[in-house]
Amino acid sequence: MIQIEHLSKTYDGVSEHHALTDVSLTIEDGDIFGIIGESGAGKSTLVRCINLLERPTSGRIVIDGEDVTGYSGKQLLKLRSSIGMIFQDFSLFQQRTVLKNVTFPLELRRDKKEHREQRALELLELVGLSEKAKSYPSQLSGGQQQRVAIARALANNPRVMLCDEATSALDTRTTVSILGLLRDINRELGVTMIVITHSLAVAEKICNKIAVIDKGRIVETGETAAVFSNPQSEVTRELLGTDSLSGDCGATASRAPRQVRREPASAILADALDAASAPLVNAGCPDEVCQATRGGESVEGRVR
Ligand SMILES: Nc1ncnc2c1ncn2[C@@H]1O[C@H](COP(=O)(O)OP(=O)(O)OP(=O)(O)O)[C@@H](O)[C@H]1O
Repeated sequence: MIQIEHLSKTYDGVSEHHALTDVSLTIEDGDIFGIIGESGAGKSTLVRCINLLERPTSGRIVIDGEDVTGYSGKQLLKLRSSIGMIFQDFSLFQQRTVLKNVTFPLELRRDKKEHREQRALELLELVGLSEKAKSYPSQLSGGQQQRVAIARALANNPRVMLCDEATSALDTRTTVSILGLLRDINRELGVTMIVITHSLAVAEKICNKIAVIDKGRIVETGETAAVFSNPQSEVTRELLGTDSLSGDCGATASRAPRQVRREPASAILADALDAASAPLVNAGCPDEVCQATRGGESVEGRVR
């Protein structure tokens, strides 16, 4: 169980920006928990606080009864390897084959070549991409690339997966198939999913519970069906009014997909590596050079 207790996050800048204010949520094991809200509401900041990619300004993250908020060093590495993450833009390593993308976290863990390739092939089978093991990401469709990213995120056997707008760059049909895959992983592997989305249709399709966030505050939370059928907050009612829930998920969402954030190369690389396995990156391989992409930009950097 993940308990988020009175979490606040302020970004320092020209002026202070309160991205999250007094956020409290409980995510039970096995949930597919949606966090929905408009662009800039604080969704990404919230999930990045869960694996401590962002440090909360105040409040606590408690996982299975243990306060992890102050974790650093080995404890932080272990925490992050138990939490997989996938992104809107897939963040695959363009210079690596599909197989090598999936083996990446296992290489960092210094698993034997035989073992990591066997594991990667199993994961590729799970996501339906066995025949693409030798292909490069640029030779795959968006949906196939997201499947590779999912396989890579599963390499460390995470208990929790954070999905940051994982289907926003995909067409309707592909969105449906990726959501189906995430649901299968949740059911069959027991992985708890935290799904960030601006699309109520996506939330309705996959999430058993949702929280609606607005200007850094949770304005409503509960079982998805209950929130949708009887929204309590004005913000939820507005969201419902602007996002059709009929038909296939994503198909009728009236809002345009959010723009992919442009970030400095170091942050882009860090994110890509975090997707693969940040803890192990930090733990070793000081000389390896990696390539990552985000928002169509290709960046190269040295693993820290
Ligand atoms: N590193 C940062 N430094 C300063 N401000 C930030 C930083 N990251 C996010 N913010 C600000 O915090 C607020 C919440 O951003 P966040 O990315 O969490 O929102 P979001 O709901 O995920 O939005 P989107 O759907 O557009 O990604 C925004 O106003 C954003 O500009």
